[in-house]
Amino acid sequence: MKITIIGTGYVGLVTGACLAELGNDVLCLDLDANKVAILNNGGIPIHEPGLDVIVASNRANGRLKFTTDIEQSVAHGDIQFIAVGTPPDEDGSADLQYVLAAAKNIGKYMHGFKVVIDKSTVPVGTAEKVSKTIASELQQRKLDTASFSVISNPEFLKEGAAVEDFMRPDRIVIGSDNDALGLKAKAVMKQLYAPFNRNRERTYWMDVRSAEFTKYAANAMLATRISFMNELANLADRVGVDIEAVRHGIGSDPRIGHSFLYAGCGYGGSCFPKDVQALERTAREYDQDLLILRAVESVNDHQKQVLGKKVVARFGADLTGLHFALWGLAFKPNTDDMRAASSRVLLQELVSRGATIAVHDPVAMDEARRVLALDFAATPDQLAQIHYVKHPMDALDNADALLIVTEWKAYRSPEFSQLKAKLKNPIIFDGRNLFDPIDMADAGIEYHGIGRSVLTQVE
Ligand SMILES: NC(=O)C1=CN([C@@H]2O[C@H](COP(=O)(O)OP(=O)(O)OC[C@H]3O[C@@H](n4cnc5c(N)ncnc54)[C@H](O)[C@@H]3O)[C@@H](O)[C@H]2O)C=CC1
Ligand SMILES: O=C(O)[C@H]1O[C@H](OP(=O)(O)OP(=O)(O)OC[C@H]2O[C@@H](n3ccc(=O)[nH]c3=O)[C@H](O)[C@@H]2O)[C@H](O)[C@@H](O)[C@@H]1O
Repeated sequence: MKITIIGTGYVGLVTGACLAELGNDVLCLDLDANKVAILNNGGIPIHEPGLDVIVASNRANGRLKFTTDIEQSVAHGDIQFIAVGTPPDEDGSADLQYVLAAAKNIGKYMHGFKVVIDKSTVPVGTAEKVSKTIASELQQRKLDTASFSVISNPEFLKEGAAVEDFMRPDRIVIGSDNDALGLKAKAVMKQLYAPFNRNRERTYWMDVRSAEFTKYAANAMLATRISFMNELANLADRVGVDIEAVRHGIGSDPRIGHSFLYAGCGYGGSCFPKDVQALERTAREYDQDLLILRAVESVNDHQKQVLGKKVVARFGADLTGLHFALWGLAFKPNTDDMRAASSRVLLQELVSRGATIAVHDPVAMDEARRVLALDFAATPDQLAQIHYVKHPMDALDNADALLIVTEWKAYRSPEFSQLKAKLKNPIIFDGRNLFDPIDMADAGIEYHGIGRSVLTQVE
């Protein structure tokens, strides 16, 4: 099938590459000429396991192409995926300017029947806005407005496992209209996703608004589980309970399940924070206050400060002259994405209190340099308190403590005797509960996890 992907970011590039891998003829459009040049020169603008291989092979066989040419991209695909960003607006609502700009371009250049698919995460009612935008362009061109149908097909992939998630989805949610054009588009979607449904039906068909809402409901539910566990972990620290034992204890109930119950130093990334906010905003538009989601957000804001608070409780409010090692900058492992990463909040806290920090991340160092330069643009002296090291063990030299923010595999089994010898004080603040407090006590390391102070009882 001939497919155009509008927006070649995390979602667009993965969608385009995976659909090309399945035999489709895919053209990816992006307005960012630099991104398109990188892709056309055989590079990949993001770190995503397995993506480089399928992008390279499908570029080579001619099924995956990249362009900045809008007219060419609209002409190419009978299916037009919109996969542009929907960042938070000032009031927390999803900013639809990129989605509607993409829709406008489709209406401006299209000929013949097009299935337009909203893959971006968009609030309820967006498909109608996309439809109106395209129709208005067609009217201006005096063309038939009954020549397209807008489908909602939200994406559920996780960064760091994006290719795997796309290729083996738990579910495919498709919202379509039930009029003649909607049914025609539905038939196209059936054909497009047939390879994913070979062994079992994974597609859930529904109306467009419900599909749009399902995406927010899924992210809000996952964020809620995390904030719930983080709040319990903070209580566990006070009452002398091990949150990891509790996680196993409750997760074994199939009604609860084991996934997304890990307490830590807060959730980040481009989606949970913005999608929770956007759903709250939708509710307010309909005169409803989503009390649970407000709490989810504020627990998470607090949780991103938890490691900094533990450091202050241990070393005092003035950290001048103290030096720390920080392992993990990305918002989660297997990505270089720094959007809303907890490391950024922690670094602000530590350097503003006078500390110096040696930081390491297996892949996010370049992105961290870029993002932190913006975070500290007004305080270049503070930026200079952050040093980048190539090897995690090098960060430890003369550090007063090690802080862990991202649970990269490379950090899971350090040589503890070497780690202890390098640190000035054998202290670990572990924002992802990588280690067992008993092992740490045996190794003579003072250990501060999240909700694990039953054995260490710091304060
Ligand atoms: N990143 C993720 O893991 C997931 C993201 N989503 C949703 O997918 C959407 C896209 O997210 P990401 O891929 O992370 O965004 P991104 O920021 O990585 O990529 C968006 C791309 O769209 C391009 N763009 C913007 N306007 C354009 C236009 N009019 N024409 C062509 N290209 C245009 C930008 O230059 C950028 O390269 C968002 O709504 C997000 O919430 C959904 C599931 C997972
Ligand atoms: O809409 C999106 O963009 C995507 O958002 C999340 O995916 P992602 O943000 O890539 O990463 P997650 O693995 O969900 O992790 C998000 C954050 O939650 C944190 N987390 C996750 C799980 C957990 O148990 N505890 C926890 O603190 C992670 O450290 C990370 O900071 C969802 O998992 C995807 O299904 C969704 O498609």
